[in-house]
Amino acid sequence: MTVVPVELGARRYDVLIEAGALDRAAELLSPYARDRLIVVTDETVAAAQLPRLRHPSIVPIVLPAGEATKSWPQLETLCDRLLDLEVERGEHIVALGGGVIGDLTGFAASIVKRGIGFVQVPTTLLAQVDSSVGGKTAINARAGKNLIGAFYQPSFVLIDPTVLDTLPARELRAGYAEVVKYGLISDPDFFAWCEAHAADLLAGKSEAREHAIAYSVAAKARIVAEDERETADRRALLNLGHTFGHALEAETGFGPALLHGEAVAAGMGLAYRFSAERGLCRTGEAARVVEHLRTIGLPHDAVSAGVNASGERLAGHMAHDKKKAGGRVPFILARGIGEAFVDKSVALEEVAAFLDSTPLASESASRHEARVGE
Ligand SMILES: NC(=O)c1ccc[n+]([C@@H]2O[C@H](COP(=O)([O-])OP(=O)(O)OC[C@H]3O[C@@H](n4cnc5c(N)ncnc54)[C@H](O)[C@@H]3O)[C@@H](O)[C@H]2O)c1
Ligand SMILES: O=C(O)C(=O)C[C@@H](O)[C@H](O)[C@H](O)COP(=O)(O)O
Ligand SMILES: [Zn+2]
Repeated sequence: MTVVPVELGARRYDVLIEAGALDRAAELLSPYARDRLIVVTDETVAAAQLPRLRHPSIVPIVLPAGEATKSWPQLETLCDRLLDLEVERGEHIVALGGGVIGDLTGFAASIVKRGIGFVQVPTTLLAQVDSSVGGKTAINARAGKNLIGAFYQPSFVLIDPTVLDTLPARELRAGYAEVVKYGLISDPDFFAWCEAHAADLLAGKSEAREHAIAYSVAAKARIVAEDERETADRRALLNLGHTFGHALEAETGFGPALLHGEAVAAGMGLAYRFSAERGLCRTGEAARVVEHLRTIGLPHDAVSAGVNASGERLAGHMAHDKKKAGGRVPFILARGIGEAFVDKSVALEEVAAFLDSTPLASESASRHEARVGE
């Protein structure tokens, strides 16, 4: 068992990582349960993992699976259901699922009765290494990704790596993008570890899986403790690949054609190539990043992500980015592998021109399409 504390003063909490932990969730979650345990999940996870949570009086709330659930209508459904159940302020609800369920449930918990408790039990690789930790909660809006939300920390995070045994390969690969992100941000040794061990991780080898999860959670917990509300150019580093990636997600309508992790992978490839084009980073390092993503089977630019929009159109989505300050959108760029930084000097026109100049990669686009259909 590994326990990673998230040091946030009065709001500190632990992230417990243990293979098989879900099977003893009744015991591990007992400090957060009353005479009942309200569990918010989605239809797929309800079938695949909920039966393992053997609490004597579970009240499940089951929502549709997929990114479209991070929406106003589903938020309303969830809040009304919680109110019908007469949830009390002192009660904790459990988010059992991927980042969609975690983000939505956390946001609902932050607003119902002005704040009830919640616990994260993440069931995707992405949610285990990233979204369950740090307290960013949100739904998507017409104007863009995660634009309605709150910083609201869970009271506890329970990670059981064995739940990934039922996760489809495409979802596992998408979640891997957020793992390798930590190496790209600040740790070239971890990036090298990823190059060497990604195949084992994606094949479900427990040693690689548990190392990747524990490393990522510790890296995220450190950054969140330093800059919980993204005000000090520190937490914004976790947005590497996201300024581009969220624009790609918006362009594809937050649907199943492009998963968040896939969009982030494409965004990281673009961020490195843009950094190289601006003379910030060696071309060879950007090429190494792109090659790694390609090897994994992840997109590395807009076209390989299945998006053929103009640079101007994608930059239009980026104009809604919530990092925007003084009319400028900060970009997370890199001086090398493990050397990401926040660049506030980029004009969206430059980004649009860069995107239009990115050579068409129709071969990789068709490979991605083939993979999506696998
Ligand atoms: N809050 C944050 O800090 C943060 C960080 C990263 C991403 N996110 C958000 O997370 C979301 C993406 O999360 P995700 O990739 O987990 O997607 P997701 O929640 O949609 O889950 C992916 C799919 O896998 C299924 N699934 C989940 N667990 C399973 C399991 N164990 N076995 C079988 N199927 C399973 C789900 O039903 C769903 O269909 C995005 O909305 C993104 O914006 C938030
Ligand atoms: O926790 C963070 O901070 C992150 O940026 C993690 C990201 O992987 C995640 O996708 C997050 O939801 C993006 O945040 P946003 O503020 O750009 O919506
Ligand atoms: Zn992300």
